Amino acid sequence: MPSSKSPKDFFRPLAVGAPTPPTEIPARPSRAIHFFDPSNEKMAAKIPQMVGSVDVLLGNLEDAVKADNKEAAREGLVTIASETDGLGGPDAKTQLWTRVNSLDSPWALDDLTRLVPAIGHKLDVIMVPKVQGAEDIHYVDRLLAQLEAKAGLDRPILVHAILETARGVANVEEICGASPRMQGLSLGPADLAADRRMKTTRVGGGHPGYLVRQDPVAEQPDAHRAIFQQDLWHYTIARMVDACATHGIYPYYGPFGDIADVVACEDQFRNAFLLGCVGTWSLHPKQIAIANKVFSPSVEDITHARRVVAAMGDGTGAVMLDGKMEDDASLKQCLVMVELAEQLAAIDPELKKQYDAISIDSEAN
Ligand SMILES: CC(=O)SCCNC(=O)CCNC(=O)[C@H](O)C(C)(C)COP(=O)(O)OP(=O)(O)OC[C@H]1O[C@@H](n2cnc3c(N)ncnc32)[C@H](O)[C@@H]1OP(=O)(O)O
Ligand SMILES: O=CC(=O)O
Ligand SMILES: [Mg+2]
Repeated sequence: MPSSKSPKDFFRPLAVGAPTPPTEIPARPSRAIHFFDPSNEKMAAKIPQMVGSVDVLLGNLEDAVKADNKEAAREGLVTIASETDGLGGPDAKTQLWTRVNSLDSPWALDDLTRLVPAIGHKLDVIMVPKVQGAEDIHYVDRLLAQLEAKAGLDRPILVHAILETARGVANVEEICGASPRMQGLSLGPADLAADRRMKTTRVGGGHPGYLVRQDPVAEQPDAHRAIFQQDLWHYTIARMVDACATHGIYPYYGPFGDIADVVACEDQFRNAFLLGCVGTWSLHPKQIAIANKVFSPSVEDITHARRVVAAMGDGTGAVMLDGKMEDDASLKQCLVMVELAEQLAAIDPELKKQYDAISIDSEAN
């Protein structure tokens, strides 16, 4: 929270007539944020049939949309949002998000002033790219409040920032705390790599040159030395997760550009899931299933988590389960998993069936 504002002011609308800012960000399932270009007719035609099978559909207006198509993308999104049932709004199974153009571009102002009055009642989250610091969020916050007031909206649109500049990473905590509207952060590995002058040419994922090599074996200088590829994004994702958890908002991995490499994509998504991210971007329809699988706890994990919960009784003390010590702290980890499973089961009947079929033996040993 910016120090110049009192806590009370922080939750006051920034424009007369604007909806009251949220005091809590709802934990709506958002395992896959599926990107589409609303100016691409083939992609746009697929959107209505994707509703219900993906947690978030995001109309992308920024990078990957040709400069000549920026207006068509914006108008295409208005049409899709207006004409597609079950997409966007507080009770929809599939949320509607957009990624607007960067704030210094010729399109960002028109993106916001066109979309909020036209489809603001359906838009759940606006993703803002290339956020550098709290000042970018303050600008969007005030403008959204003015536009919401003018449009008579009764629900504030949430804001999501992409972490894709070195300055943005340096300011990550203040970005997360810049507005009660902040919903979360995504990693933007492609722009971030360029901004940091990293020597990569990929959109997310690892690099075979970023490795640790086993020490040489004594007296055998020519013996094989194993190499272990390292995760280029570990540091940034970990910072992002801590900043989001501190502010009660949600961290996401971003794009994985090697669409054909579904194995490495799943690995990258899983690393992010294990570190605390709640979801990821999907750039191609085949990445949705990967994201849904990875960001839903496995039946094995939920079985174990429920056994720990049952064995821990009132939640205090220590017990032995399968030869391992469990106590208040491992119980809390298990409750994170169990709560997530409950949220996902509420919107995913197939997962619900799997989780409901778990039967547990509550005996500690
Ligand atoms: C660094 C960043 O900023 S990342 C975020 C910005 N980038 C994006 O949003 C990229 C979004 N995705 C895409 O543009 C495309 O998926 C591409 C360019 C990667 C690949 O597109 P294609 O070569 O057409 O892929 P492919 O031939 O496998 O597509 C199969 C079908 O799925 C459709 N399709 C592809 N991607 C999508 C999508 N994201 N959403 C919906 N439908 C899609 C295609 O139109 C095609 O339809 P058809 O069967 O009717 O012809
Ligand atoms: O916008 C995403 C990125 O990786 O850049
Ligand atoms: Mg980017």
